[in-house]
Amino acid sequence: MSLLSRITAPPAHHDVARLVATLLTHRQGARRRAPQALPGTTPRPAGTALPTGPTGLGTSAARLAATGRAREAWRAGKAGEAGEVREAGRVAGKPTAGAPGTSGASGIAGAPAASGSAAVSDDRGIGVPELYCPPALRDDPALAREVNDRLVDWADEVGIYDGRLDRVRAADFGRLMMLAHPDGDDPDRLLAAGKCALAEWATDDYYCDDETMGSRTDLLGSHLGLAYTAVDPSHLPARYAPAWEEEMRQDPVRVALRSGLDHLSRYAEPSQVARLRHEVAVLFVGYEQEGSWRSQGRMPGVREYLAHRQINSFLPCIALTDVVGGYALPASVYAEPRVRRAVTMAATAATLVNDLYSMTKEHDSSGVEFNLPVVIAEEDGCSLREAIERSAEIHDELVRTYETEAAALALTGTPELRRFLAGVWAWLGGNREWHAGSPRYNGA
Ligand SMILES: CC(C)=CCC/C(C)=C(\C)COP(=O)(O)OP(=O)(O)O
Repeated sequence: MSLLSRITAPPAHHDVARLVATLLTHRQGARRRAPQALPGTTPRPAGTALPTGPTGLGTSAARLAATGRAREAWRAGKAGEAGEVREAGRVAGKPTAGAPGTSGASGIAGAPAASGSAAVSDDRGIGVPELYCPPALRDDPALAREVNDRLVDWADEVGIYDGRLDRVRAADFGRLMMLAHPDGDDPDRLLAAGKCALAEWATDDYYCDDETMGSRTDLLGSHLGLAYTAVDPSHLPARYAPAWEEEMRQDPVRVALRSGLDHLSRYAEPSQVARLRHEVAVLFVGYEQEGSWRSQGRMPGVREYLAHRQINSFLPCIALTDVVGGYALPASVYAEPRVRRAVTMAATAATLVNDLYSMTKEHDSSGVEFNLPVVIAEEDGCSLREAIERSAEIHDELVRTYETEAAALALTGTPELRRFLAGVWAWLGGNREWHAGSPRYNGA
């Protein structure tokens, strides 16, 4: 008997009815706007605090007051540094960005209960078509700013993106965390997840695909092997350990990965940390795969590329949904094949959003860039515009499949699984909203 079938279905008759209605109207290929909440689940109201500390009668007022005081204190401390830009420069070899905190191009929740993503296009016609994707569930600019400010300070401390911190600030990864984890109100948890994400991005920029940051394909395997030991420490014999420790501290990417994981470990159970390690190891395999195409000068086929985008994906970020939310999905449930299938499809879809939105940036770069439209154009012999449309259809199919399968799993799963699957759905919405607005992808 599988884990899920052992779990009794909740007595949620309205949810079942809503789910059946959703699935009945869910015709393949029909253009319908994605619902804000995963069918069969209820979104938490945007901006509501979650019980990450003690719960029970009389504790919520105390908790809210404490959170508010902590945030006020932080803001007061930061006030003197407002607007500070440490370095003028470039990230990933791209020109200087616009103002930090630029908000998304499309509406955020709070708005209609169901919305889609608007199509945008540049004058070369390589814009992003309307995607089947839920809207972001909340927008809390103050929370985003707080997380982003602290994230940039941390990047400075650990030494990543030295000389390029203005671009990091402008990209606004704090906003990504705020948008993608709408059921997490604790800035420190959002920061911990943001550190892990930025360290993973830095691994990509420094080692894989940005020569201006020192990436070299011939050194990729060696760099990634060393970087992995920052996530899963090597335990060397005593005579080698001190010099090894010194080496670990010499490379900013290793320092960032280790520091990000340390911070996360304050909130994550060992099984959740092990989950992240696994997803990062898989991510690094994906980095290697891309490096192999680069060194061969080979464009992968569409199937190979799609399988790649499942492993070189946002899954390490999505996997932290419960850690940021303050609960723990058991390892055995996370690993259940139907859960894995649904969550990895969502991760691929989220990463195809990156492919679509980063096309303009990559189109302008001098090196070989891999993204789904380019791969499709090559294999199908079609125009880039047509390949973009086909990529959007693939994205939409993955999101619809996630919606259907996750909704069914949520109905029969535990409350943690239901919340996790709803959180992944929300992650998709926040991710698209961030890509639509971040200067990293929007011509700044
Ligand atoms: C945060 C995280 C897990 C990043 C790892 C994977 C990654 C870098 C992406 C999914 C983004 O892909 P890409 O290399 O195309 O990045 P940019 O478009 O340059 O942001």
